[in-house]
Amino acid sequence: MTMSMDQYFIKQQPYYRPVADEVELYEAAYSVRMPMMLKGPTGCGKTRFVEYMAWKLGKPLITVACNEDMTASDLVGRFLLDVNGTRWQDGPLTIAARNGAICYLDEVVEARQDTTVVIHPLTDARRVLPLEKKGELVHAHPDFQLVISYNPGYQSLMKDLKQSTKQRFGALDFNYPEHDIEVEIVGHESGVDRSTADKLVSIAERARNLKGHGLDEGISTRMLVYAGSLIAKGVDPRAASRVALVRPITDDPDMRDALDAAVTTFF
Ligand SMILES: Nc1ncnc2c1ncn2[C@@H]1O[C@H](COP(=O)(O)OP(=O)(O)OP(=O)(O)O)[C@@H](O)[C@H]1O
Repeated sequence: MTMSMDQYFIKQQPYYRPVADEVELYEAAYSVRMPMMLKGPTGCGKTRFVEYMAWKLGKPLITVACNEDMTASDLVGRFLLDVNGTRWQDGPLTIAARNGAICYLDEVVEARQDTTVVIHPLTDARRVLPLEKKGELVHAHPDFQLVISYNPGYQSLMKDLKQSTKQRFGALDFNYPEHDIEVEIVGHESGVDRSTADKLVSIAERARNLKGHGLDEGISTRMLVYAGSLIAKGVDPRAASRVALVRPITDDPDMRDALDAAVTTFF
């Protein structure tokens, strides 16, 4: 059965605002098919960046959101039972390897350890994917590339990528963009004017300073886009900020009040 890859091509240029030289570095990495690791907090633009790069390179993109229940079979494939007996079905990683897609494993560290075993032979000079249950060795298509994301803040000692995994990847650091760039992104994505976007980013910067002092994670660019979208729909900025910026990140009443106070400083 040949797989239609058409659905995996990104047809329209995604909006991506480069923050440094990440586009050029990624292109160079892709040209030698170096597996890449995108490091950074949630909601800071990693997924958007891969979408943009896949579009720019003209390659199909297969994205897999990893979770703790995910097994190697979810990536590689499995036998399915149907009326005619059993039938093998390729998983997303196998589809990507066979057809020359960029495969983006989002938060791969969440997945069970056995998943790292399957990515190892794909990420060194062999570029092969053993389908053990099927007894097949897939040689990756020359265009195939593996990309993973990784949030260093979340990792515990129990759950971290092993050095033998990390050292198979080139890594790019992502973070919330600097003030003016983030204002531009929030304005573009949500449709609010510059002054409103500027206030939203200022609120986020206050909250980010509280990270580690009662907040696990700061307000992300994604949250600012949400808040801006509500404001653009006519929601009162204070209410929009409460709903989209403050309530989602804390359950602690004191922290909530401190963040609400930051909101009223700006709106
Ligand atoms: N540099 C950027 N250019 C354009 N949009 C951006 C940029 N950075 C962040 N965004 C906006 O922030 C939103 C969230 O980013 P994205 O989904 O890429 O986060 P992420 O880092 O992949 O998060 P997660 O790890 O949770 O998947 C995007 O939908 C986009 O609106």
